[in-house]
Amino acid sequence: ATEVVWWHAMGGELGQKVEKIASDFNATQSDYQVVPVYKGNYTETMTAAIAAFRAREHPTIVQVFEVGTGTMMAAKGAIYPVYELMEKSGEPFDPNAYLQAVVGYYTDTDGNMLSMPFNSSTPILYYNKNVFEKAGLDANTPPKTWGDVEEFSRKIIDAGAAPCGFTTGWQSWVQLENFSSLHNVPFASNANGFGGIDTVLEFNGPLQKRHIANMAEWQKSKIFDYGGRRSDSAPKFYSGECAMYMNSSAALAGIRTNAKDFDVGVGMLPYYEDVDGAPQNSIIGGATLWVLSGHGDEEYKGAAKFFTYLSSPEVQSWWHEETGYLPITTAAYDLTREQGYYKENPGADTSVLQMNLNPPTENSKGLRLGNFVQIRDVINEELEEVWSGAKSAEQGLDDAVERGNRLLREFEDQNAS
Ligand SMILES: O=P(O)(O)OC[C@H](O)CO
Repeated sequence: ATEVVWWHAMGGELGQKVEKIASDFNATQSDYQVVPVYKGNYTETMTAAIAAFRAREHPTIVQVFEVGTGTMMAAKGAIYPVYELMEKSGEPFDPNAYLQAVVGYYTDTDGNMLSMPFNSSTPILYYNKNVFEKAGLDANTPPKTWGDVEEFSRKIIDAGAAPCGFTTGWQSWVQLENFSSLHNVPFASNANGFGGIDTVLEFNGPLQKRHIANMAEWQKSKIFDYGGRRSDSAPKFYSGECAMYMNSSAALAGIRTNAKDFDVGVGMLPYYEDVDGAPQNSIIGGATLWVLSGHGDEEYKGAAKFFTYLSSPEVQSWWHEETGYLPITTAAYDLTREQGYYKENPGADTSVLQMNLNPPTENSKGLRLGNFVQIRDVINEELEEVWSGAKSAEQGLDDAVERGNRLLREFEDQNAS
């Protein structure tokens, strides 16, 4: 059989499910063998693929997080656009089958889909029902607003139910990018970068400054407790230390396995109720599968067949239920509903509902930024300065915007047509 190597960034529970998808596909036929290889976290996997491409030792398929989208799109000679791959391989492929939010994120200006949707997510809020009860809160009512989060956290800490109110994963994604979209304020100019590469960052607006200043204040009394750049904060929730946890809808897989001592509730991300138009809608994250150039016809045929398999309503619906990633096609969403999954698991459709709260605006369609991987590093560094008290929220966000804008100008210079 022809081997089709797939580099991915899914560790732990998610990694096991990726392995199952590959082996199930392999069992359906004998011409191709998809070989999944875990290459570390999202940044490590992407960096490894770029280095391997230079050395001509790259895989056929690589999973790249949404942050790498601008960079991959600009790497024209290195990628084999998925719409072309599917067409040449004679595999059925209809972009309209995918959720609008997903299609919009991964298509070029001509509406062609460049990568294969696989694991899209959106951040939501998880909470510890037992801790809520202990603090005299209603275990079936998650906080709706940031005012609620603050109030609930104080009650929880004062009652000794838990030492920390909430923690967050992916701070830029949840507390700035999705925060901006949910409040319908820009993260960057040019419709958050979709309108061209002469984009400037705008996440140092008054609302973002207010929110980051609040979080810095809350950090002092453990209403908020910082726990790392990706999902490193998860153990604070698993152990019962923090009563609430904001992170990817796909944190569900880890929570199911690791948070066994208490009942978990879910809710939408909180918003500031005095902001007109909030909550607008959240945006996606997660990753898609990119096909790299320089491989043989047979490998590409195998990749295309695998993509068809991967996108089937059955596989997608299974993946959605097992991991919390979004059902990326309308058919998978319908199938999940018809099977009664949402009825049996109240709150399991929170991610989809939150994504679709309102028709997206220019501020809530998503983000398309060059050098975004490096910009995320800058944001992480500056936010950490704020949490440690070394900088004010105002200074941290202004510095992040200034440093990020320099990275955007470098990208613009390199990609000027
Ligand atoms: O944890 P994931 O896979 O949902 O990804 C979260 C963010 O989108 C990463 O940028």
